[in-house]
Amino acid sequence: MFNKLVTSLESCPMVQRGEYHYFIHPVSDGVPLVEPALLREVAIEMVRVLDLTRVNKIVVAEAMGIHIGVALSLITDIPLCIVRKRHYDLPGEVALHQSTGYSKGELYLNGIEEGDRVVIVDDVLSTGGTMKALLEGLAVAGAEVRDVLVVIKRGECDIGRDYKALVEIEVDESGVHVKDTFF
Ligand SMILES: O=P(O)(O)OC[C@H]1O[C@H](OP(=O)(O)OP(=O)(O)O)[C@H](O)[C@@H]1O
Ligand code: HPA
Repeated sequence: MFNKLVTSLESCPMVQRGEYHYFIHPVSDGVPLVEPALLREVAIEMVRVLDLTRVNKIVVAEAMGIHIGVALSLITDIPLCIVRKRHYDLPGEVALHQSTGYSKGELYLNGIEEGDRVVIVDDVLSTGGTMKALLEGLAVAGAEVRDVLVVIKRGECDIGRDYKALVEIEVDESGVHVKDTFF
């Protein structure tokens, strides 16, 4: 059940980032506080919903994929690949351009080998810019993406493949509205 996720989303604060109504929530921002019971609820549902058959790596993007990725990795014992905003210039590093509704930047993928079977998890899908960048990078690295799951789907978005979400929301000037839950 998504009692904690739904109720905390419906009461979370919002700020303007230019034209973008940005909601602030522990899963998507780490503030004001990530309660263990909320993180546990999210992690258990991620395990239930994801197809993890023969998956050997979980891929997340810095920063707000990390806490959910760690929770999932600890439960499943599947290693975590964190796509960083910092470059390391290691052999095989793949640089990606990320664009969101309020920012642009670079991401750097390391630790993926040809033939890896991965799942991608992220906190939010909004414009899809981040997810499309991750999918492109994983294709370049030669990984097979077995499943994609976001905790919070914000509006409609085509990322060129199927994906799963735990909750779907809409955001306007009055706040966050939970439209649907998928469980
Ligand atoms: O679908 P999109 O429009 O791409 O938005 C979703 C992305 O935006 C946020 O990342 P952000 O780059 O803000 O960084 P953060 O995780 O460090 O907060 C969030 O963590 C997602 O990765
Ligand atoms: O409105 C938002 N809040 C938090 N994280 C996000 N990532 C994309 N949009 C948002």
